[in-house]
Amino acid sequence: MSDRLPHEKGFHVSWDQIHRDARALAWRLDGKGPDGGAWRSVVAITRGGMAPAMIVSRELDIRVVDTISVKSYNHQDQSQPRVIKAPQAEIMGTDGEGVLVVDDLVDTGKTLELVRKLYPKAHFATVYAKPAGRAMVDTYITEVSQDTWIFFPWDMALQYVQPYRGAD
Ligand SMILES: O=P(O)(O)OC[C@H]1O[C@H](OP(=O)(O)OP(=O)(O)O)[C@H](O)[C@@H]1O
Ligand SMILES: Nc1nc2[nH]cnc2c(=O)[nH]1
Ligand SMILES: [Mg+2]
Repeated sequence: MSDRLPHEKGFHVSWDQIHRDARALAWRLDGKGPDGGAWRSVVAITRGGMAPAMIVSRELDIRVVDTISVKSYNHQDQSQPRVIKAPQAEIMGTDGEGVLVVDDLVDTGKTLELVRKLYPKAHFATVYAKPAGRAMVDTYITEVSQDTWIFFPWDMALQYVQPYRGAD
């Protein structure tokens, strides 16, 4: 079970919004690679990092893209994160230098902490950040409060809603 604050608020992100925010992230990272140059590759933390990583790699014209799979949440319940699929060793090098690691969000920071330990010189970027994990991320776009749960478009569907003054 989760030992974190309950999530009192919901922040619902549409496809349009995540596209705009991931583009903003790409623009912020442009030319910020090693020695003020280009990034060597993008690594998405699956699964949530895949859509943002695709948008970032498209904007920055980076063709070398890999994934690292870290599992820690089952719905809103958190457990110890563990790596269940590593990226290619030759992409990461010894310490991840020049690699842009992208995730959708940082919450407690435990996922990024684990990946940072493995690749200390990589650059860590997320679209959204909560205060508890902010120190683990190098670049992010939007901050939300710790008691907010972020709902992504890939976890949602359009549904009929009863009118406020419904006919009984
Ligand atoms: O900062 P933390 O508290 O570690 O949480 C952040 C991580 O949690 C979510 O992934 P999740 O483990 O739910 O897997 P998913 O990306 O496959 O949905 C999210 O996509 C981040 O990767
Ligand atoms: N979708 C989603 N996954 C998370 N994993 C950790 N925090 C969150 C969150 O706020 N939203
Ligand atoms: Mg994730």
